[in-house]
Amino acid sequence: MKITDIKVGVVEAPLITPFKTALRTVEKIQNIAIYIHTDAGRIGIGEAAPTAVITGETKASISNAITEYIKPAIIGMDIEEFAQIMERLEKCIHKNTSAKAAVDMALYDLLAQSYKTPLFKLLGGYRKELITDITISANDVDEMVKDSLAAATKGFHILKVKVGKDPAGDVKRIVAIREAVGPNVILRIDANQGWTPKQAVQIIHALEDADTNIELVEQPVHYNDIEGMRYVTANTLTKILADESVFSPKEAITLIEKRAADLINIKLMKTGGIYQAQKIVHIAEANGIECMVGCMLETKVSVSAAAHFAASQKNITMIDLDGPLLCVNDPMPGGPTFDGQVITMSIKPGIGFSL
Ligand SMILES: C[C@H](N)C(=O)N[C@@H](CCC(=O)O)C(=O)O
Ligand SMILES: [Mg+2]
Repeated sequence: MKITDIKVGVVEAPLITPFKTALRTVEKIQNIAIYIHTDAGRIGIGEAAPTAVITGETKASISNAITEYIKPAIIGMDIEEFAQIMERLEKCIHKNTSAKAAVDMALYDLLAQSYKTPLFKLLGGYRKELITDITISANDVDEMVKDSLAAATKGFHILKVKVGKDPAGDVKRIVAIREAVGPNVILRIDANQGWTPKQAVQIIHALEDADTNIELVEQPVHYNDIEGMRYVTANTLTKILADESVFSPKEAITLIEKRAADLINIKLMKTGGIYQAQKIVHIAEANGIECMVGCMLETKVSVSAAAHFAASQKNITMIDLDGPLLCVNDPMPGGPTFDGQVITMSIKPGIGFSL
């Protein structure tokens, strides 16, 4: 089955409420969709999220990377030469990980379709169901308490609470949320690089002293401050999860060697897709480090690809795949079902969309 064309389009989805982190505020998802056509008539689908503040990519850069660099590098290749296609995808342009991720997932979609099997089974098939958290945006205390209670009432057992935008008020926010939702809701917090190392240790100690029982703290300090990540990990009891600090397998090795985090958040938009993401999960597993699979602001297309990857591996023990749940509606038919916190894998071949 040969690649005959790669078409690039847009996918838009308004969000139910503005998504606010220490890095940005967004009201509407505006991503790139791609379709890989083959001589067998099968089409593979992918999506890239232009998260400029994290990956450095924009809609224009993603579209350009795909049409000017990736497409000429892989057009005419046979899906069966999968590892060779992946080698070209990796080498044809430096970085541009979200552009690569969209192409990688569409290629995996085609590969699994050609074997008439759902992608998660081809990748390892460890589980059929995932439980995702849901994001609580960074706002003032009252709004975050209201949003947390609303999510818990809808049946979400795991809240991913955004902090780091106003460090001085973060302890108050988390203490108020814990009081409101009670002890049975799991709270994980994501500072999106918003704290200094010393601030992070101080805040986490205050949260530990207040018995807030936080499951993990994600990316407390600047992505490039690996020594700062090590300092926070070494000086707190709460588990530290690296997100923006780890894009590549090599960065995962460095982070693990320096003991700069307890856990790693893998996102296809950071790794450049499933092929590289598999390397990270295996490196982590060999070192006793559990992984989360997360997403950027993505719709059902790419979050479904991430769900297939997450369902395939035992060492992926935490899920942050709430992108489709944050959208007013996500009209893509087929694929895994997103029903509240439960994501159920479909048995349809590939990622599972009917094109
Ligand atoms: C959407 C998801 N729950 C999430 O929080 N993802 C990122 C931020 C993504 C973005 O800014 O698009 C994260 O930091 O984990
Ligand atoms: Mg994060």
